[in-house]
Amino acid sequence: MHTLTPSSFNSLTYLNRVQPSQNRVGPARLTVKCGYGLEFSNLTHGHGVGSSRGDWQSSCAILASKVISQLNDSPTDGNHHVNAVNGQSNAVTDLQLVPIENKPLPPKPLTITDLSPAPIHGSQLRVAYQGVPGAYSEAAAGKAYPNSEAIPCDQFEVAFQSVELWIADRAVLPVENSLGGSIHRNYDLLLRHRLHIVGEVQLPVHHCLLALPGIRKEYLTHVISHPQALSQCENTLTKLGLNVAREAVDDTAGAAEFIAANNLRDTAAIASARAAELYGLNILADGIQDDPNNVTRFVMLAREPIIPRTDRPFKTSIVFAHDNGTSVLFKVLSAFAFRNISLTKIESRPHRGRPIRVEDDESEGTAKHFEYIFYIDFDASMAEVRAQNALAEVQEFTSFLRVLGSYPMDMTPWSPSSTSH
Ligand SMILES: O=C(O)C(=O)C[C@]1(C(=O)O)C=C[C@@H](O)C=C1
Repeated sequence: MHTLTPSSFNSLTYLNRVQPSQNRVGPARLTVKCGYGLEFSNLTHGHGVGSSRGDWQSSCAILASKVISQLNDSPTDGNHHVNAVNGQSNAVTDLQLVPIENKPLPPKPLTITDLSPAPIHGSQLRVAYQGVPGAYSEAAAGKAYPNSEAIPCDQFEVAFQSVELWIADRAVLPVENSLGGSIHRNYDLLLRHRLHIVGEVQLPVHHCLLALPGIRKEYLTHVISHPQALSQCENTLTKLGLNVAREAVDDTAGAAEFIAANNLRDTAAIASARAAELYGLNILADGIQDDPNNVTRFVMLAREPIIPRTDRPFKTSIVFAHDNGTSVLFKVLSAFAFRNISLTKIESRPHRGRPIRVEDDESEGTAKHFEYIFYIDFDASMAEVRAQNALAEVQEFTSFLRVLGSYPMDMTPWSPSSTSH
């Protein structure tokens, strides 16, 4: 398998590039650094979203037609871009990069398989994930798109860009974990990029403590892993008597790879059993997550939205803000409550374009309010009239609103991980 590297986006021949590590197992990762502007569009009141593909796409265009505000949360980029909600990315021109082909490929039409969270077609879909082989994200990519080609990326940002630049067809990225909470970086990137959520996948995460062959727990002075994995195993490490330094690295399997590559005899990694196998490490302890209900939720991202349906459970993800901060939150929530629509998740993030609102009061002084952007997932499809009406109402209260995606819920049967403690 080949690897994508930082210069992949500048080169037409990313497949020939290999990262410098001599000890790398499997592909090196796709990496790149850059940032670009945001688009924010406001939902146009009164235009419902139909259930056919044409309705959905024209609704997306309508949603984008009334741009209320633009925002840029990238401090390094002064450009503002306003695009259709489902418009093609202009990342290539923004980045002044050369795509994988000499000229950008024309948009591919949606096919029936795009409706499925896990297409079962023969052609090999290229699915970007963050991490190295053996990472949970790789497993999530395989669960979301069986028989796909998994493309490792060294950063979440790179996974987004690889889809925008047609290097990958989809990205599968973690957004929250049942023990560790939200992966905030990906919430911020969902807003900054123009990809659509087309599905979700929930992965039970079963952690192991890995070390070089012959190493015992008593020899350890460090445990390294992804910060989420460290937090998911915090109590168990203490119970195992491992009150040693804990260090965060980019991903769990990367930690295992690092130990193997550098022959670290005083360091263990928290990672999967597959990472142990790939990098030649021993499993010192199995099932070290603090709770068997350790599940990470990943979203599947594509350049085009899917057609929302009503014949199976759907979820819709939105993001919004208001010029007067949190005061609208109650009104927004009631738009869903009145229509009996359950919310499955609320997340708030700093409003990077305007992080503080200052209110002067002559007698009392100056109040400095923090400003937020809100993300909500709700339990309905955009093909349902009640969801369309709820969003039309939400639009009345918000200065920008964007539908990140309306997609099938992951309804696979539940099997908690076992723990060894
Ligand atoms: O490091 C990995 O293996 C990942 O896939 C990343 C990640 C995360 O970002 O939360 C994914 C699942 C687990 O929750 C731990 C880490």
